[in-house]
Amino acid sequence: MRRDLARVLAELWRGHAGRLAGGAAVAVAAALLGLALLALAGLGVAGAGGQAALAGAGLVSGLAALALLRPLVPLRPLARYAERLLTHEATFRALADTRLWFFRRLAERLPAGLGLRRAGDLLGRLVADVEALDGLYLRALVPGAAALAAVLAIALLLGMLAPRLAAAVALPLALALLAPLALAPAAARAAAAAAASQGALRAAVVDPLTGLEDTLAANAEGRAAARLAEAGAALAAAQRRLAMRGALGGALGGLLVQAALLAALGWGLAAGPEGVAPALLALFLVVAAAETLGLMPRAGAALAAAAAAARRLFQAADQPPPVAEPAAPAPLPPRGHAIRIRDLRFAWAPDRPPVFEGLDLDVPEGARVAILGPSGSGKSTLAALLLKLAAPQGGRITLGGADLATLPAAAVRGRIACLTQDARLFDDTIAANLRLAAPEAEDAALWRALEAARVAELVRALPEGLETRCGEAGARLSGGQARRLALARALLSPAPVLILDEPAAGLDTETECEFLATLDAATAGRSVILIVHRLIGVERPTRILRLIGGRAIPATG
Ligand SMILES: Nc1ncnc2c1ncn2[C@@H]1O[C@H](COP(=O)(O)OP(=O)(O)OP(=O)(O)O)[C@@H](O)[C@H]1O
Repeated sequence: MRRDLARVLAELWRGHAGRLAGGAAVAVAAALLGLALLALAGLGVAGAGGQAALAGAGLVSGLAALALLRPLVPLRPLARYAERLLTHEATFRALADTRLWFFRRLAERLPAGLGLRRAGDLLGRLVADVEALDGLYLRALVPGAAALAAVLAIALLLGMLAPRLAAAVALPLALALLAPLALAPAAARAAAAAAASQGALRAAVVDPLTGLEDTLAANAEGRAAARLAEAGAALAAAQRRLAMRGALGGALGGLLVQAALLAALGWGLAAGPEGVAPALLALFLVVAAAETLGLMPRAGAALAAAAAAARRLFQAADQPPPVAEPAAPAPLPPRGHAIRIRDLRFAWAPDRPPVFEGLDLDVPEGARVAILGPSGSGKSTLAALLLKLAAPQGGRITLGGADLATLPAAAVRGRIACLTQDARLFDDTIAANLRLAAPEAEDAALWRALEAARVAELVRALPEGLETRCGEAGARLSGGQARRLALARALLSPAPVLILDEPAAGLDTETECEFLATLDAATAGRSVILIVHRLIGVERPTRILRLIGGRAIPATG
């Protein structure tokens, strides 16, 4: 638990150390100000009967205390205001950076499957787990620092008056400060179960809703609801356990503060008339500290929850990326995009059968190579390897003469564009979806790509044209329309190598025929790897290869 939390502070929030420390310092100042206010009030009340005892300890009393109290009164709310502002600002900035860090780590690790691909669970990690980290600072470190300062100040102040009174009061207060922290590790298991249940709950919601049509068509909503209820019950049970731990910490903390009050009272009674003033002061101080210490039980639960969240984040973020970036990346050759594959060996996992066993393949510059093969023969896997979404276990792939393994993935993807088999449209405008491939492209270039993909006419007929929103995963378009827009996006990319994985999937025969017949114009000057189940006779490939048994065999179509 401690290691994960230390890592959050040292690794993720290092850049915010100044702001975080500043916020905590203001919180400490606000707590001490609160203490000073009640101490002065206590001294004022005690002054009448205990001038001598207070003066002996060098403390002001009576009217002098009340006079000092007045200017401090408006300072206290100001300090609390500044504390809220600074600590929350520091937290929001730290969390925003943490979200970005996690998103980047996921983006590097997801392509070949993280074993955590349930969208709901990942969403939970990105949103809820990152959010739970705020408890580490806002609900544990900040109140912890303020409470520690308050307890130390009480011990010092009372120590000047009566050391035994100081010990009798400060000891239970110190225990009230430490008890929730000591209980935190025990709460960690409940917190981990709550965080995992939250992930399962999100997955149980997002999965059936993402495929709502299939869920409804199969009359499966009842089963989905039952799974949701199950996940909800598990979450409620875990949260109940966590709340019980928090309540236990709260009760214990309350008990210890009461013990400090009783100790002050008892000492005052035992000390006789001389003890009244110090005991009154001690009572006021304990009441002041109770406000700060009252936040500590939440601190224990917040620490446990933050530790559980941090563990889930690191668990996902620490997975090795499927393709490691080269330690010393080679520069991409200024020109040339011929692809050469030699003796390629690849399996998705050690326990999975190999997809390629000694694959040799050449895609010279400007060539159009058609790759055929039965379902599962590795056509899409080849595209993944060329895009560096997966790394071969043996053999070599070169691009323009440079070994792909030595090139940064971003450089490779700048030279090889791909229309994947399940290309996705995002919930944005048509223009924005197209510009994903070429952010600087002018509208005229978008229209050219739309023409080439045989979808320009359709977009022109839409009332909002290029500004029409596509809906999540292109939900506002038909399957064929979405496919053609994805195709236009691939064609818009300036990359000199184009991989088109089943480009005509979902198109009617006429449109398929039209598009494939115009491949020459649409892909002029580029190399094209055309992945298809079958050729329809209009593609005019320069070479046809069939993937069989992990190798590429020349074929005739
Ligand atoms: N991300 C992945 N993780 C694990 N195994 C995978 C992954 N992608 C593909 N596979 C496996 O690799 C093998 C080749 O799959 P691939 O998708 O490359 O075939 P394909 O020729 O494109 O098939 P299809 O024509 O049906 O699209 C299959 O056995 C498949 O189960």
